Parts: sequence; C-alpha cells; structure tokens
Amino acid sequence: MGTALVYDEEMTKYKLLWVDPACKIEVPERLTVSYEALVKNGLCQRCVSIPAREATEAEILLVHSEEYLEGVKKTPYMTLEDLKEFTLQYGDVYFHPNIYHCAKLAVGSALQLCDSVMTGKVRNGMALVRPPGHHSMRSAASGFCVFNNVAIAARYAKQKYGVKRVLIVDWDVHHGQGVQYCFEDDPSVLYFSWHRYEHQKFWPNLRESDYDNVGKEDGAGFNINVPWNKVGMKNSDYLSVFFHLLLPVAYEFCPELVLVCAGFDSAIGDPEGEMCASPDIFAHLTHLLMNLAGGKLCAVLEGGYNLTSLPQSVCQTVQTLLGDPPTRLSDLGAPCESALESLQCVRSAHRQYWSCLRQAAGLPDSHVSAKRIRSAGGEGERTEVGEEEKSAEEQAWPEPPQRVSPPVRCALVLPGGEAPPDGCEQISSREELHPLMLTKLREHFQSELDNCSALASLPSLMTLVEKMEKNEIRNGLAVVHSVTMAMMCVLQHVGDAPSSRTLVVCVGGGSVGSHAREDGKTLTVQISSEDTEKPTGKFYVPVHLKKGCGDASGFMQALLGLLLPLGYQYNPDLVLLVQMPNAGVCGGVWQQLVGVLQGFAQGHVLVLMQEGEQARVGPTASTLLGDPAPPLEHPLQAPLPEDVEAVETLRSRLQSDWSLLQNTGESTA
Ligand SMILES: COCC(O)(O)CCCCCNCCCN
Ligand SMILES: [Zn+2]
Repeated sequence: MGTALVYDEEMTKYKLLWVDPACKIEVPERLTVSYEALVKNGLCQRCVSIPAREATEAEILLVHSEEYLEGVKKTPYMTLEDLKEFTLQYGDVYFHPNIYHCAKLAVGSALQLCDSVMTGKVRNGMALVRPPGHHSMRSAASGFCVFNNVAIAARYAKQKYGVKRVLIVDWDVHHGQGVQYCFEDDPSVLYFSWHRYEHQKFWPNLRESDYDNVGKEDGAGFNINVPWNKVGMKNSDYLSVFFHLLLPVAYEFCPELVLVCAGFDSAIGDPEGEMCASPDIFAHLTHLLMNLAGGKLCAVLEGGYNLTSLPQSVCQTVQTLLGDPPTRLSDLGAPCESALESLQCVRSAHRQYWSCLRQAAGLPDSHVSAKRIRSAGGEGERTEVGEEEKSAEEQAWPEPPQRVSPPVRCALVLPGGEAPPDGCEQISSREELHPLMLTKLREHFQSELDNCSALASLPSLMTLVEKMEKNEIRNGLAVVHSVTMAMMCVLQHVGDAPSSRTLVVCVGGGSVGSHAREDGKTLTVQISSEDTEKPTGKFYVPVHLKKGCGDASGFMQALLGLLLPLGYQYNPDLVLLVQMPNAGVCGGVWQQLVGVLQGFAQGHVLVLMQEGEQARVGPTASTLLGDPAPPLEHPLQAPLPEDVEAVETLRSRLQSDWSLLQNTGESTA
C-alpha cells in the first residue's frame, strides 16, 4: 500500500496584506518550497496524489461554533479595513479575502487524507496545507490558524469510521491549545504536545500548557504537555521524550489511528523554535510512530518558517512514510538537564494514569521538586559557548544525507527446498566456508559440527551478509541449524572491518557465546526469562523479564525504555536479531521489534531463526518488507513489578555509560 500526498496550490493564494511583525513569517512560500522539494527529490512522484477538497460546513462544525463560522464566512467580502478590524479580535493571526477558501481546503485536505488511510486506499500520508490549525479554537482564530484541521479530522474519523482511539502527536514547537481544549475531557483522543514554554514566557503564554495539565474529568491522563523551558533542544532531547514517555504511553493507549500535527518549527534554524534538532530527526520520529495503529498515520502540516529546514524536514517525513530507511543519527549525547526535568515532571504527573510509567517502588516522587524547578526557573543548563550568539537564521547544519533504498529490500536463506514468501529474494550459494571460519567454528562447536547439515546454510548466510555490506540488500532473514553458530559466523565476518558496530539483539535465553567482548564492536542486549551467568557490562546487557518474551508489556518496556536508547546511542551499522531456540516470544511483540529495529543501521537488519521455528518466517518477512506490525492487544496489561524493577535497575546501572537512558533530572538526586 502506498503513501498519499494531498496538496493544492490554491492554498498558497493568500498572504499578509498589512504590516504585522508577529505574522510576517507565515508566507505562501512555505508551501511552495516544501512541495517543490518533494518534486525535486522524486518523492512527490512516488506518492499517491490525492486531491484537496473544501470541507463542508457540517465538517467544520464538528469543532467550531456556528457564530465563529458565520463570522469567517463574511471575510471574503470584506474590505481591507474590515479585514483588519475582524482580525483584531484574535491573536497572532491575519485574514485575507481568500483565506476562508484556503481554510476550507486545509480542513478538506486533512479529511481526504483521513479517508484514504481509513479506507485502505493508502497506508499513510501527508497533507501539505495552510492555514495551519492546531491553535484555532471553537470560536476563535489564533496563531495563523483559522479552522483546526487535525481536531476536525479526529472527530471526523470517530464519527465516520467509528475509530475508538485516536492519538494526536503534535511535534510543532508551539502548544496546540486549540487541540487541547477540544479533547481535554475526551479519553478517546490522546493529545501529546511538546512546545517551547520557558516557564510561560513563550507564546501563547498559557498556564494550561504546562505539564500538570493532564486533561479533565474522563479525559484525565489523555492530555500530555511537555514544556521545553529552554531553547536549543537537540535530537537526543526529542528522542528521550519518545523513548521514555510518548511511545510507552502510545503503546498502552493502542490507538486505531495516528494523526500528526506536523509542525517543523521544532527543527534547527527556525526563528520561532530556536531549537537545534536536525531535519532528519523527523525521519526517526515518523518511523517510531509507524508501527502504531497498524501503520495508519496521517501527517498534517502545521508550522515551520525557515525556508531551508522546512522542506528538508518535510522530505525526511515523507520519505519515511514511503518506507525508505532513516539516516543514521550520529553522536547522540545525553538529553539536557532542562529536558530531563520536564520529562520527569510529565512522567510523574501522568504516573497515576499510565501503568507503563509506574516507576519502581521507592524512587523519589519528583513532583514536589519539579514545582521547585518551575518556580526557580530551572537553572543548570546547556552552555555550549557560542550557541547563544548565533540567531536561528545564522545556524548552519549539514544537508541530510541521501537515503538510498537498496535494489533488494529483503533476502532469505531457507532450508533446502522451501520457497521464499512473495517479495523476498532467496539466497543459496554452494561456496565452501572460509577455512579460517571453519577453524573458528571447530574451536567452539566441535560436537555440532559432526552433524554435516550444521554448516549447510552458513555459506549462503555469508553471501547474504556480503550483499548487505555492499548495500545490494537492505535486510534479511536466515533459518539456520544453529543460531549461535550462525551468530558467531556473522560476527566473525563483520568483525574484521575496523569500525564495524553490530547491535546484537537476542530474544530468548541461552548462551550467546563469547562474541560479546568488551571492544565495542558489538553491543548485545539479551531479553529472556533466565538469569544469565554472564555479568552485565557496557556492551552486554542481559534483560531478565519474569515471563521472558511472553509478556508483551514487560517486553515493550524493555524495548522502548532500554533497547531503543541503547541502540540509538550505539548507532550500529548492522542489527543482528536472533530468535534463540524456544524463546516463546509472542508474535505481536516480535513483529513490533522487527519493525522498530529497522530505524537503525539504515535498515540493515539480519534476523536469525533456528530450523523448526519456520512459522514465523512469513510475518517476519512481511515486516522486513515494510508492512506495519499489527497492533498489540488492547489493553496492554500493566508490566509486572519485577520487570519494572529489572529495567529500572539496568537503567540506573548503565546510564553513566549510555546517557540516552536517563529519564530523570539530577536535581532530584
Ligand atoms: C499552527 O500554526 C503553526 C504555528 O504553531 O507554528 C503557529 C505559530 C504562531 C506564532 C505566533 N507568535 C508569533 C510571534 C512572532 N515571533
Ligand atoms: Zn508552531
């Protein structure tokens, strides 16, 4: 299934007609440079083009009041003076004779996108629209917004398709107060927003944009505000909030549709955000949301005012929606102190609503200290010399690297005679194993080697690895006689390269062999129900879950809160995912794991399975081919206290080596 792109150049045909410093950044060129970049990068042509349409009045009234609509309806016929007069009643917004028409097209574009995804015409998509929407309220325009495109789309999806749970992720750098007001008492719509806040000193300067606004009445817990109290937030700050807050809650919420208020003023260079995240961060934010809701994701443009970083960010988002592998993010450091304080405040404010946030017993309740932080204005900040002097416009950043999709997406090594699933290539080679490799294997696997079939698939496996190294193949799956033998072969082969870094993920118990050396060429994370005898080290992380991989919530907690931060910070060039014999991992979680891991190493994921576990070849191959993992069962049970304890213990032990594991501020230590 494809990716929809909804765009109509009519929405470029309105602009600011008078002097207003607050509004001059919202220009038609925002849309044209974004669309032209999609065309230039050949992305537009790969999308399914869906026409915009005008929203009907009934659709607009899903969110807005009659009197507000009646007022806006008059603007096409207003003189310039009347338009100015009409505008004065609202904040940081302007009207134009054609803006009502464009606002209806913006809503209609979001609804067209929604229809295309909900009817299965496409898997996901993006609507490039203006005027944006997330600030507009039931009876008021605000912040360049006239109608609340995404809020209307959420109500529309619930009404027309009976969607029971909608997740709205607002990564725009401003708080979408219009969306918050719309759904704050509604438990069927989970609204998540991060936003520049600076202790209420930043627009729209609302007390209710702070982290302690968790929603009201039945909606308590379903409104998540992450205030950025400092500018200069980076990729690691954004990813930390995804790993330690948004993703665990999103998986527990188990949405049937994901809507993104895709504002790109949170990227580097933007005059509004003054943040420092690179445009390719949106490739990863999109990727991390794509396995929710069976992949049903609708991204609707909100803000973004730097005409260089905006199109780059739009292209990064669309390219991920199309299934291209995200770029590798290098030198991800620790989240900054201010981000950690905000993260900790939000987690503690929401702990009572989400079982995934239930911390290990006994950890200090950080709420009180957070109050102190808020009043004190949060000292102790990122003070790289020189960053302050540069204005947003003066910021420089590298063009995001090309994201090339290898000619073959997925290749399989299967036991003799088996046919590969549709869409996959099969690899079988008759070459002999390299003598040195044979010697190495004899050292460790004398007994197995007597069984001649033990070596059968290894030459093919080596060929597969070589093709991945040459980027001829993106990912692969091998069904072998012995996964530990195959693992050693692969690591022996890739280990020769000087700078190779392999993330080894072992699902299930059993010895992972001596490869887990401490030279940094591998980082092994083993998730199982066994207490492995190997001690935890910086490069060997045994995650002991009471029910091993059989318990979805424990596994997801380990995946999101441990494996993802470790993997992103390690930044491997290959991911080796090993299903140990009799791992007992439940299907849904396995496919989530296969899906999420493809965000690393430009998608170079190699899955090893043992003969006899063939049942999983089909589902694994479909996820490797880019099909979204099916949703986990709803509701996700609360993680076992022992599992919470185990993950927390590992995090506190490892976070000095792996700072992306941090999710609490020092200030409460
Ligand atoms: C949904 O609209 C997208 C948006 O969130 O980017 C709108 C921002 C309005 C910003 C209003 N203050 C501007 C002050 C000028 N420095
Ligand atoms: Zn914004």
